[in-house]
Amino acid sequence: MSQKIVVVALGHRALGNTLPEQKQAVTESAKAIADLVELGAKVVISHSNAPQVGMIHTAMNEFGKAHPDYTFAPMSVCSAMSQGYIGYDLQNAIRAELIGRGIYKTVSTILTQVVIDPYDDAFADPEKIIGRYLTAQEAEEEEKKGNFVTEIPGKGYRRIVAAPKPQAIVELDAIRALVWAGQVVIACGGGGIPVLEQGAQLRGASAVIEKDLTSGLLAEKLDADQLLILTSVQKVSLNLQTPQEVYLDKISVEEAKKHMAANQFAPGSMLPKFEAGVSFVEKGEGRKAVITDIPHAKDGYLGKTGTIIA
Ligand SMILES: Nc1ncnc2c1ncn2[C@@H]1O[C@H](COP(=O)(O)OP(=O)(O)O)[C@@H](O)[C@H]1O
Ligand SMILES: NC(=O)OP(=O)(O)O
Repeated sequence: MSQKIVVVALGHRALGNTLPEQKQAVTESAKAIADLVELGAKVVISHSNAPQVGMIHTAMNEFGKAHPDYTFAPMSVCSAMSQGYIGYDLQNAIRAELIGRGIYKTVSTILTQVVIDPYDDAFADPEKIIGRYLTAQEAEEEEKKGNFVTEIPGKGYRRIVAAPKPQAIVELDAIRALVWAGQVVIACGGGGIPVLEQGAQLRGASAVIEKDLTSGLLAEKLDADQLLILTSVQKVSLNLQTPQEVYLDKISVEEAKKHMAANQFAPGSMLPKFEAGVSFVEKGEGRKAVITDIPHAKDGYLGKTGTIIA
């Protein structure tokens, strides 16, 4: 029996916001991953990183001022750090959960770079909110440096960075080799470290790629059987938070596109999950994309719950 490949995209709930929250949250995420491994799936994991990359960026660039030898850390370096920090906790939690079930597999994190287009429209319209709240004066200083900020009513200002579309996954062959060797792989964390190709050089970009879109690209390039997006809702709704709210069960690509066109899904949260799911499913035979929450990961994988695009 050939083993199915599943790309699991872990959202905010899978990681929490702070170091102690993440340590706790990954234990629940690890159980969901171990369930899939027990079912015989080849599992590749990607994950969110906006709270973590913001925290690291703040730490590196503000508290770092406390020492004259510390220098500015660009967003791409902070993105790489977030992959290391999240991957470290995740791989150890998954390893421990698997050992507890008598399964001995290597679980590793691949530092992954993702090529973006320097002319991506996203650079003119940044939408990823990053880092701590700023005062009006701090926000003005950021703008003078050429950075973008957005006002959060009643709370202050925060930095926003571009979320350009992922074009290519640089370490794809390494990810594929480990998957086919039967290992559990964490890759494309935080949508991947955004890089621009300049001849033989890869230059880090000041951006944060939408992790759902990179997860969809990864699933497509690995020719995975399933893209399993684990977020904070068991099923996606139509007419969210209205008296007409209904849950979506199994839908076709055409139905998904119709709901997307009708603005049913919020940009930056649910919409990219649909964009990723639709693109992955329509580019191959027999594929499905499932959106559900962590407690229902196993049932979602088995097609028993969640919102399924197939
Ligand atoms: N149509 C919808 N149905 C369900 N949830 C939606 C919908 N549109 C937006 N959402 C919101 O999207 C959230 C998930 O997005 P987000 O937290 O950004 O994702 P992630 O889990 O990947 O971090 C849900 O908790 C919900 O509040
Ligand atoms: N990179 C990324 O999409 O992170 P979030 O899911 O935390 O926004």
